Amino acid sequence: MGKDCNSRIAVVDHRSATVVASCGEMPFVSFRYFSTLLDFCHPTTILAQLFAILARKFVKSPHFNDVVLLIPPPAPPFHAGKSPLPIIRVNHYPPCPSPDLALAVGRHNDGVALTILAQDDVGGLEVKRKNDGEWILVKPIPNAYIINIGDIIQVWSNDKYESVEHRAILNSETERFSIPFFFNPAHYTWVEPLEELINEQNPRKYKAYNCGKYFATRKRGNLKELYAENVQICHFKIDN
Ligand SMILES: O=C(O)CCC(=O)C(=O)O
Ligand SMILES: [Fe+2]
Repeated sequence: MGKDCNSRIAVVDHRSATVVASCGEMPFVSFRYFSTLLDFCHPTTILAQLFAILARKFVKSPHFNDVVLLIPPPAPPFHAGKSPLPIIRVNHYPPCPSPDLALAVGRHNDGVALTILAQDDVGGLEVKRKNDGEWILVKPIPNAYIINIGDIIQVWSNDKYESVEHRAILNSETERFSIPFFFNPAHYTWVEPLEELINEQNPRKYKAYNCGKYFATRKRGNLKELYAENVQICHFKIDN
């Protein structure tokens, strides 16, 4: 079951509407999902706006404006050169005969800067409520995207903005699709709290870490185990 979840991956160039990179077959990606992918490939619009909102609201920092400006127009193929690396994944979760014994995606925080997630109307995404640790189902809202703050924004903002722990559950009846768009800085980037947020009252809470190395380590982890621990930004936390 788990093997199937992430085995079909595609990156689509929105200008030519063709898949420029793919892994595995994608027989079940209907036009509906395809057009959602195409919509996602406009980071200059939706992502830039989101970052601008974050920058204005939470962090008055010139770096956040830089991030907005850094987002390149999508170019085929997306790659990890000198540009930020946006990744789109198509998650397909087939029905599972024993959904209580497995997870579609195990508990984790997205290690990226920001995730924009489209899910169909089946539902399965759960977030962990901070005050009591309860897993809460995120009910699908038609035509709405879910925006997840990732670890990188948590570190940049020195914990002003926290990434949310989440997981995806399975069900015995229906298959489910979700399509996350992960926005990453380039792999050589060192991630650390923004200098202008650090002062005596608000000391730096994280050591700098290398973005690419962080992802390489996480990729080796297993998100499918029910209670497995993953690499987390807490490993870079400074005890103040
Ligand atoms: O399928 C979902 O709703 C969540 C997927 C997810 O968290 C991920 O791909 O990082
Ligand atoms: Fe996630």
